[in-house]
Amino acid sequence: MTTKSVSSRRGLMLVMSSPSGAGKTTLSRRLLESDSSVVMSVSATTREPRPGEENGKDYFFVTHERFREMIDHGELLEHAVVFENRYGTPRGPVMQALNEGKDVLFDIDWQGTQQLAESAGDDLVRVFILPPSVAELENRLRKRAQDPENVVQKRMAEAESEISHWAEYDYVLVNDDLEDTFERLQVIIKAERERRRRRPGLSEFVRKLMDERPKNK
Ligand SMILES: Nc1ncnc2c1ncn2[C@@H]1O[C@H](COP(=O)(O)OP(=O)(O)OP(=O)(O)O)[C@@H](O)[C@H]1O
Ligand SMILES: Nc1nc2c(ncn2[C@@H]2O[C@H](COP(=O)(O)O)[C@@H](O)[C@H]2O)c(=O)[nH]1
Repeated sequence: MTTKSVSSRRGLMLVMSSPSGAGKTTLSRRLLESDSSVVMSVSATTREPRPGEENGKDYFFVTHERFREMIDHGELLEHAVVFENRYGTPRGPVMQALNEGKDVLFDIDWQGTQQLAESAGDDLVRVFILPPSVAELENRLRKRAQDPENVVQKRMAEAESEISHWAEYDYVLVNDDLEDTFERLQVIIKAERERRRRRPGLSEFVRKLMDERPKNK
């Protein structure tokens, strides 16, 4: 048995949810830059692109007709209406990445997380990001300066409803200092990768260890 096979493992499906503006996108970008085992699930959405957002990188920006078609053809792992727009996770790229042993990161809301939980089972790790305060959440949404005032207000109005789902998650991080939050996120991922159930090579490794025992003693 090689060291490689003992360390082989199933990929994680790492979900991050939060009220809008708490910092999921920022943390996701940091993680993708620092960890080549992690790939992002790029969602499809009917919302308009923000300045600087790229089709295929930040989202697949699609029409309502195309979104409907994706649902009808079973192309989405989950989908939901969030802030009056439709969002969904394309199935194909997620399955391919997991088959390649990658960890897949999802920036999705509580509705999508509940749907993934029904199908993903043990592969799912759910992290909820909280802002240090409501005032700071609003401050971040405004400082991001990418949404018009009515959109910021709509997102603030929905914050309480999103936060009310915090206890459905495995981990909850208060994103006050970004560096500190990012470090704690990395610790979670490291520990989750070591879980016994995600390491199919362990049983055989242990069997071989036992066979190495000196016999007749
Ligand atoms: N710990 C932090 N301290 C200060 N500012 C932060 C922190 N984390 C994120 N921000 C800033 O807050 C703003 C919102 O962050 P981000 O876009 O990552 O939120 P989000 O949760 O992805 O929001 P959405 O759900 O709307 O996509 C950004 O301008 C980001 O730079
Ligand atoms: N259920 C899903 N929720 C998603 C998906 N992609 C993004 N989202 C969530 O929507 C809101 C708003 O996102 P924004 O980019 O418009 O700010 C946010 O909470 C995301 O987590 C998805 O595929 N499924």
